Amino acid sequence: MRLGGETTRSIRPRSDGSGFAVLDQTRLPWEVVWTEIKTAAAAAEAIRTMQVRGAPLIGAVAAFGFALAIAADPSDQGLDAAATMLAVTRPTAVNLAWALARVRRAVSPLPHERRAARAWAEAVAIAEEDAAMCEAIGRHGLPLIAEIAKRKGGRVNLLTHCNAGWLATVDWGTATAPIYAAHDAGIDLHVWVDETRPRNQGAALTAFELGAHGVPHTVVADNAGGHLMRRGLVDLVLVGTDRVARNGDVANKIGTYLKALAAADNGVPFWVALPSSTIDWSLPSGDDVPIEERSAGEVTHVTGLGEDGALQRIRVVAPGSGAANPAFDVTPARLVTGLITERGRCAASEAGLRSLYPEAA
Ligand SMILES: CSC[C@@H](O)[C@@H](O)C(=O)COP(=O)(O)O
Repeated sequence: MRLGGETTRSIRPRSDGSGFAVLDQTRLPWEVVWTEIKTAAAAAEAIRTMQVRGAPLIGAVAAFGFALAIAADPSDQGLDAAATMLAVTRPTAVNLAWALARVRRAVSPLPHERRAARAWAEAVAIAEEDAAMCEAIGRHGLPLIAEIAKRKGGRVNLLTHCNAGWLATVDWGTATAPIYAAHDAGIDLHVWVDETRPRNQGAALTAFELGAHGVPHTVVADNAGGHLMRRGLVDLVLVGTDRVARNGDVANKIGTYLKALAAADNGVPFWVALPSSTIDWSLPSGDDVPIEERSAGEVTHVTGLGEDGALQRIRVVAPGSGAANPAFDVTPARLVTGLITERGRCAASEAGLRSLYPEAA
C-alpha cells in the first residue's frame, strides 16, 4: 500500500533469510521508523510491545521469528522453547498460534539441517498468502459498498473500529480492503474512524492509512457511533477480527460489541472481514476466546505529540483511581450481518463458515 511516495508492505523479509524489517507502529503516525528484527526474541518483543499488532501481522511476524529461532537451533527442544516464547506474547489473535503450528508442521518431519530453509520458506508463504487473502477480501467486499452506492445514489458512509488495515496485515488490510477497492473503483465513500481508546489505533493508524491513500475520512470519539447511526449517517459498519469461533461469534478490539448493538438497533448492516487464518474451528463459541487484559497505564494515560513536537505521555485519570483494560470483546453472531472472507461472503454461523470451508475439521 502507499506510504509516502512509495508502495510497501508492513513487513520486509531479507532475501537471505537473516531477518526482516517491520514498521514500528508505536511511532506512527508521527514517525515512519523501520525496525530490523534478527532474532526470535526480538520478534517476540515487537509483538508484546505492539510495535507490530493486528491479528494477521502478528501471525506473520511470529512465523518469521520462529524461522529465525529454527536457524539458530533446529532441535526439537529448540522448536519447543521458541514456539512457547512466541505464543505467550499476545493471547487473543488466533493467527499467532495458527502461524506457529503451520511452521512447526512444515519442519517437524525434516532432518535438522533442512529445517531452517523450510521454516523461512513457510514464513514467506504465510506472508504472501495473507496479502493475497486480503486482496480477495477486497474483491468480495466491494459489491456490498457498490450496492449501497447504487441504491443511495450518493456518498456511502462507512464506520470502522480499531485498525484492520494494511498495517494490521501484510497488505491491503481486512476491513479496509473493500474500502480501498471501492475507493479505487471510483465509488464516492467516506469513513467514520473510531478513535479506539485506549491505544487509539483508529485515530493513529487507520486515519494515517486512509489519509495516505486519499480516502475521505473523519475521526470520531468512540462514543459517537450510536449517535451517527441514529442520524442515518452510517450505511455500513465494517470491522476486522482477531478470532472467529465456529458458530460465527467474533472477537475484536474492545468496543466492537457496542457498535454491533447500535448497528442492530438502527438497522445498519454490520459486516466482519477476515482471512481464514482467523477462524478458530476448535472453539464452539466466542465465550471461550481468551481476552487480553492490558496494563491500566494505557487507560490512565494518553500519548501524543506536544506543541514542541516531542512525544508526551499525559495522565487523564484522577490521581489514585484505578483502571481496568480488557483489550477485546466478543460480538455474538446474531449481531453480525455477515462475514467477508477470501473465499466469499457467508452468514456468521457454523453452516455459513462450512459452506465456504467444507474441508475444515
Ligand atoms: C486485520 S485486523 C483485525 C484485528 O486484529 C484488529 O481489528 C484489532 O483488534 C487489532 O488489535 P490490536 O490490539 O491493535 O492488535
